[in-house]
Amino acid sequence: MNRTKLISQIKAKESYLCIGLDSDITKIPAHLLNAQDPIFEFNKQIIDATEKYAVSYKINTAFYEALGTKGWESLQKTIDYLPKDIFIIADAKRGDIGNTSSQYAKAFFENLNCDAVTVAPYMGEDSVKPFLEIKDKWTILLALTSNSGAQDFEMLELKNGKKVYEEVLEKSQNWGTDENLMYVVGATKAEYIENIRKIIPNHFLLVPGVGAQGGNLAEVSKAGMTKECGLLINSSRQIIYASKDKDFAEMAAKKAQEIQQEMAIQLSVTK
Ligand SMILES: O=c1ccn([C@@H]2O[C@H](COP(=O)(O)O)[C@@H](O)[C@H]2O)c(=O)[nH]1
Repeated sequence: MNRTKLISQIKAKESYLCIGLDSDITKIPAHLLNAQDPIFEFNKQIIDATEKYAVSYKINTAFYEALGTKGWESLQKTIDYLPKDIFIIADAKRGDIGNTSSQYAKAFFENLNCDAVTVAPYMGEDSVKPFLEIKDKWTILLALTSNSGAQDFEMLELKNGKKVYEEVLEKSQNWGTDENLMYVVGATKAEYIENIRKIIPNHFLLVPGVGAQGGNLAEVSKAGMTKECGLLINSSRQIIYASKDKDFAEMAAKKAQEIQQEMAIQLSVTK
């Protein structure tokens, strides 16, 4: 999906919600465990119940890779099941020497047909370029992550006075454009978003960490929203595990709707 289509979906649905399918076999409702593919069954019901409130789904591949070939099958089936007007993110956090990155790009863009994949920037330009070379697909670079370990490297100050994440943003924005490159910025780091917007005023940000990690939707939106929205805010556990019982899909929809309604207000303020 290209930038124009993504923006028009955001406008049409009054939502910049990205629902995370971090579907964990040990956390899904017990009655689904008898299904032929419990993870797919869970995802299918979550998608059916929530898709009108979301513009994007983020599939964290770790939860599928952990289950071996069966998990990869559930992942493929989930992607095939998602509606065509949904922006699909593979949260795989890849990146390697160029010829290996090319294989990752093929795996996620050509084979699985995702719109975007998350990539770690620390092996540099040649490790990121193979993802950017694929037309109409998006690379989402980790910039300032939501976890406490962001302090270990991302927040370190370089000799030129910049923080490592600022250098990542400044340098990497020339590797692609705001039509094929986004950045991950954690919702738990909302106080840095104003500064981030000075460096990258137009790029979309993928913001995880609202809900279970304590990030605040209004704070992130105020600091990061552009005229074209420029945000995809991810929430996983607080939506998909809103209930552990038979009403899990209904409760997930309720939570997603609540978030979408707050997003509609934030979008109307920025118009
Ligand atoms: O900085 C980052 C980068 C990625 N994530 C991922 O987003 C979701 C968040 O899940 P919640 O349940 O809403 O906390 C998960 O897949 C993480 O691996 C992140 O949290 N922070």
